[in-house]
Order: sequence, then C-alpha cells, then structure tokens
Amino acid sequence: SPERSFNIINESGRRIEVHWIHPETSEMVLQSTPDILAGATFALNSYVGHSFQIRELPGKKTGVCEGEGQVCRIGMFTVNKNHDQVIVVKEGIEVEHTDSKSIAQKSASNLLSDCKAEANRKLTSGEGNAESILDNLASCVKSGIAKEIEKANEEITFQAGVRKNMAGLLENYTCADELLNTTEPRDVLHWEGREVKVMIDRPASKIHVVENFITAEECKAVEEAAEPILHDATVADGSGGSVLSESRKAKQAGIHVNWDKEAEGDLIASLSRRVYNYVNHVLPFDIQHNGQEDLMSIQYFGRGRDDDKPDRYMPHCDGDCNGLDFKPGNRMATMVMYCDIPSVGGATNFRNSGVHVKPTKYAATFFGYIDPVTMKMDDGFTEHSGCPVIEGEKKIVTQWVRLGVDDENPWNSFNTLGVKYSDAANQ
Ligand SMILES: O=C(O)CCC(=O)C(=O)O
Ligand SMILES: [Fe+2]
Repeated sequence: SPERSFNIINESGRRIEVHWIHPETSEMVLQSTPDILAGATFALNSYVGHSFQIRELPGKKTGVCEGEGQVCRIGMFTVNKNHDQVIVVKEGIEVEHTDSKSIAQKSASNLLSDCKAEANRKLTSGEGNAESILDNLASCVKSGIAKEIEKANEEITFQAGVRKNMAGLLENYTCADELLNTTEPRDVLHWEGREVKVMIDRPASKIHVVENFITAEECKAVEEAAEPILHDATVADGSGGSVLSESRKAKQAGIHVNWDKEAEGDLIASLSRRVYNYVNHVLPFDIQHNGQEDLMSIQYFGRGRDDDKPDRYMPHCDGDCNGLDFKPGNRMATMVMYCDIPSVGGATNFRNSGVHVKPTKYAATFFGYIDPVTMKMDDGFTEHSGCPVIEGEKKIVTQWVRLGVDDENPWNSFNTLGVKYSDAANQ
C-alpha cells in the first residue's frame, strides 16, 4: 500500500508515546523514543491502512496518569489515503485527524455557514424577498469559492516556478550521473505481453517506458534505410529554413513507411503500426498513419570525455507544452525507441517531472502531451532531453505523432498553412 508521512502534534499537555499496531498479531511496536513531550511534534512515515496507538505516560513527578482513577488514557488513528495528514493529540488524549480532504471540507462548510448566517439574518429581519436572498446567498458562495481557487492557483504557480528553476539545475547533474538508473515507476502495467512502466500519468502529461517495444530486426531495417541518407540534424531557423544548432547535435534520417508492403510483413511498416496501436491504446483519438511524419532515425556518436561539444539533444518539448489549447495538425505524442545504447551517457531525461530514463536495448519511451478531454496541452512535464552521449553510439527511432492530419492535410501542410510552431516543435 502507498506510503504516507505525517506529523503527530502533541497538544495534550501530557507526555505521550506512539505504538504501531501490527496488523496481524496486534503486537504493539514502540515508534517514539524518546517520548513525545507536551508541545512537541513527531514525524512518522507509514503506509495507508496502518494503525497506531497513542498512550499517555505517567507524570514524571506524580508517577501517575491523569485519566479517571489515574488510568493512562489512550487514543488511536489509522493512516488514510489522503495527503497532508496531521494528527493532533488534544487534551484528554483526544485524537484529531485532519488531512487534505477534511481541511477542504472544513473550509467549504465554514464558507457556507458564513453565507447562510447572512441569509438567515435577512430572512428573520424580513430584509428583501426570497429571490434576492437566494441570489445573495449564491453570490456569497461564488465569491468565497473563487477566492479559495485563486489562492490555490497562486500557490501552484509559485511552487511550479520554484520547481522549474530547480529542474534547470538538476538537468546537468542527472545527465552527468553515469550511475543514475531509471526512476522508479509509479505503476507497472502490461500491453500485448510487454511490461509498461508508468512514470507519470496526468491528464495532459503521460510518460511510459515500454520494454521490448522494437525488435532487433526492425532496428536493423531502420538503420539500413537511414544509412545512405544520414545527415546532420537541424532546427528550424524561424524563417522557413533549417540550421545546424548546438541544441541538437546528432545525425538523423527520415524513414518513409511503405504501407503497401505491410501485408507482406514489412518490418518498418509493422513497427510503425505498433507505434500507432500503442498511441491508440493510451489516447482515445484513433490515430491513423495517413499524413503523419516519417519515422526518424536519430544517431548520436560519443567522442569521449574530453569532447566539449558532445552529441546531445537539449531540453525541449516536441509539440506545444504551454498548457494552452491544442492546435489541429500539431504533435501531441512521441515514441522514442532505443536500438543502440551508448556505454556512457545518453539517457532521456524529463527534468520537470523528475523522470530519468536510462535506455535499455529495444525499449521505448512513450510520452503524451495533450489532455484528450479538455484538449489542453501539457504544461512542461513532458519537456525532455537526450543527455550528452560520451562513449559508444546511441541509435534511436522516433515517431512524432500528430492529431488532425490525413492524406489531404499531411503534417507538412500545417507549416505552410501558417500554423505557428514553437521552435521546440521543430527541433
Ligand atoms: O535522444 C533522446 O533520448 C530523446 C530524443 C528526442 O527528444 C526526440 O526524438 O524528440
Ligand atoms: Fe524530443
């Protein structure tokens, strides 16, 4: 069961101790040494569903407790699944258990009772008719709720700002840490017999690592198709052309999918089909291959630790990641498939999510950056980088997946139709 950390605040005026109650044996396991003095706060880590007993301790001088008949009083609580749990031990060892939910409910009922009091006053004093009193009540509640939401949003914006600044610094450390492994997943699922590690799963931001997504034969087919047309990667120059850039140092080649040969078992077509199947498994758009970008072979070459301009892909979003409305024809999901793994460097790092993916051969990282219900874009959680490749070669196959393209409206028609892309989208 999930972990929860919480504080126990001792406002009982007495010295207390906390015991964990073993769920099977009911054995009491002391958690607090030394004792929790009156006025002290005690921090504890536990799990949802675990129960604890609070015990009053005899007074140091009197040697007795203050319960009836000098009995030591006890209280109990069980960790729930809500966040921000606080256990306040009140006078008489009364346990008050608050959490994110109960705090929200309390502030809602405070708000409502203030508004109701005013309405009641008007009712009894005969001030105004029923309709105007009801209107006043509604607008009182409305403005109270708006204030609370505004306060919460301000807090979120502040926290996000702090977090994003930290992420900028963290990127360099995480990329440089050769020993850093893939972040612990939040959940592990399966898709067509493959293990799927769910790294984040938010309405507009999803990051999954799918094991054994691409086969050795498919990697080879892509590599062979890429070989004659491999060239330096470029980024859009802002006026319709493309330029070399330090922010994206790699070789690449667009790999056309020959759908006519899918029925014969063409390796590249069946790989591409699997990509769209996975996208359609996660997102409810029924994406077709028609009008989509080609697969992209991206290859990074390590030139050793002394290279001050290693092949890499600086932090970027593949589509928009501004939290605003999706624009038809734009990218909204990506599949990065790992064929060759460098011996040093080359992780895929999502600095704003604290997600680090150390590639394993034939695995894939999927990320979706649209909320299919609101059609709003991700707000930066899927920003990612290809860390510098120091030693060995990293060869990946990327599919950038668009929504709103088809044979009549292929992906490249959206550039010329004047849909404005962020630079990142074209990197
Ligand atoms: O190299 C990587 O791990 C990331 C590649 C990437 O960002 C992309 O293909 O869009
Ligand atoms: Fe990317």
